[in-house]
Amino acid sequence: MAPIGTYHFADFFEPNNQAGTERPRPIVISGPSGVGKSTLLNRLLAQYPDRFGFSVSHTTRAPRAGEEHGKHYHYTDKEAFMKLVEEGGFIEHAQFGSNLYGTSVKAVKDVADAGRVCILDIEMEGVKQVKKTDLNPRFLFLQPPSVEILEQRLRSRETDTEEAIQQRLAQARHELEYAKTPGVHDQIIVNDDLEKAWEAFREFCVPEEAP
Ligand SMILES: Nc1ncnc2c1ncn2[C@@H]1O[C@H](COP(=O)(O)OP(=O)(O)OP(=O)(O)O)[C@@H](O)[C@H]1O
Repeated sequence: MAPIGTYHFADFFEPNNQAGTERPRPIVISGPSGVGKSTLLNRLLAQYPDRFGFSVSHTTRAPRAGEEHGKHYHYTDKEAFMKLVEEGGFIEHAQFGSNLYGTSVKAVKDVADAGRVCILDIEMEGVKQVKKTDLNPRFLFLQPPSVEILEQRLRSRETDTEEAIQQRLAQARHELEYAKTPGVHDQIIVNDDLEKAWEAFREFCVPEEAP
C-alpha cells in the first residue's frame, strides 16, 4: 500500500492541459460488495459537493416522465447502442431485462471537461476495461480486513438473500486475488476502522491544498 500523504497536487490532473485548464483525472473505486464503498463515497460527496461528478449512462429504455436526455441518461436505441459497443465506446455495459445500459468513455470525459473528478464505482471487469481506454484514471481499491468480516457486514446490512451473499463472497475472493496483481491499483485501503479508512480515502480523493 502506498503510504498516506504521498500524493502531490499534479497527480490529480492530466498533464498537458490546454490553455491552463485543469482536467481532473477520474478516480476508479473498486472493492468487493459490502466493503464500504457507498459508506465512504457518501461521506466524500457530502463533504465536497462540488468537486466530484458521475458519468451519465446510456440506456435503450424509454425515458420516464421528468427524465431528461443527457442528464438522467443518454437515451438511445439498440442499433446505436450496439454500434458503440463494437467501436469500443463503452467501459462496461450490461442487459437488465430487455434493456441495455452502459457507461461510455465519452461520458466520463465529459465530467472531466466540466472540471469535476469523475468517480467510477465499478467491479473488477470494469477495472480491466478502463485499463484499455485512454482515460488515465487513478485506481483505488477498498479491501475488507478479511473475508469473514466482509461476510459479517453483508449479513448485518440485511439487504441480501443467502444466495446473494454467497455470490458476493465468491466474487469478493476473485476481486481480492486480482487486487494482488502488482500495479493494478494506485492505492489499497483496508476498511477496518472506519475513521482511519475515511482519512486515507479523503487523502486519496482530494488534494491536500484543496479548500
Ligand atoms: N469500517 C467499517 N466497519 C464496520 N462496518 C462498516 C465499515 N464500513 C462500512 N461498514 C458497514 O458495512 C456495510 C456495507 O457497506 P456499504 O453498503 O457501504 O458497502 P458497498 O461496498 O457500497 O457495497 P455494494 O457494492 O454492495 O453497494 C454497511 O452496513 C456499512 O454500514
